[in-house]
Amino acid sequence: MQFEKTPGWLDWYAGPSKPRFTLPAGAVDAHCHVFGPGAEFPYAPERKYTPCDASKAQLFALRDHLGFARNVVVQATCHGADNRAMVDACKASSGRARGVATVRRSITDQELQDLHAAGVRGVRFNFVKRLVDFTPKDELLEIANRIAPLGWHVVIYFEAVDLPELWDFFTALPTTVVVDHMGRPDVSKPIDGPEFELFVKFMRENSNVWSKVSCPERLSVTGPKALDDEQNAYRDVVPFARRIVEQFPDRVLWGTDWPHPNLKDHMPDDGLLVDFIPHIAPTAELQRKLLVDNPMRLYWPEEC
Ligand SMILES: O=C(O)c1cc(C(=O)O)oc(=O)c1
Repeated sequence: MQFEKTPGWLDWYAGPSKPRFTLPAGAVDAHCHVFGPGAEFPYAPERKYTPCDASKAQLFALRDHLGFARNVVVQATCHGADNRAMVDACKASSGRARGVATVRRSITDQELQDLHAAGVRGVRFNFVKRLVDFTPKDELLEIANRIAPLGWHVVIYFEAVDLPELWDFFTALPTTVVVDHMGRPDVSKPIDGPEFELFVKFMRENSNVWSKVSCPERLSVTGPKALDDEQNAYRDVVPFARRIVEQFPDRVLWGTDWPHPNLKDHMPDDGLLVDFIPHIAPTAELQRKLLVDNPMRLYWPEEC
């Protein structure tokens, strides 16, 4: 099948730089996606955008170029609940990729077992209105209760302004809960203002809640962009991410978010995104927890 990209779509950055920051041995890129290729794994009819292709081979090449050992491939919304592209990437990775799926309540126990065998360890619930249509919360809770016995977790993606409304649902989830992209704070608001304080409280009061301190390129308002060898990119995001890393060092993950769906302004150089890490995790110990210990505990516990 032939697909036409959403108008204005930015393709991922070809030829990223080699990071100056040396990742610790065994580092995990704990948030990335594959897109299709559409001819092999068609995009879902209910999708809200049509991306460029971003294949597993291209993802694995980026992994090796940046110095990561492993990937966590998160089901992208353009594939809906058709997990074939993500599963194919996990299966082709020689055990170096795990996955996060999107499932409907109609999924059978056997299908869940098959996903587990392929390397899936979590499901993603998405509340970002521009990306998905609403799924009733009772359906999501039913899914959470079914995946809990498998030892899986729930990944949640939402906008900071929606946290108050979603709080009761999130705190009722029976599993580890991993927040995508720090709950998308508005970094032009004060770090000690009510909005970010609520997110910190969410993590402080719920020890099962983890956060990905990813996507500065999405959250930054003032930049500068991770392009042209910029070593101090996205400065306005640093205090927010650093606060989460320092306060909850055992419950944070980091990922490139490659191939960066829906960026409108620029496409970052992924090598420079890796160079962002020491700004938010300034010590070797924090870096090891963020990049190795924490993702290993969540995705490869049998090796810990
Ligand atoms: O902000 C986004 O547009 C976005 C989209 C998706 C997805 O479509 O799955 O995933 C992400 O991590 C971020």
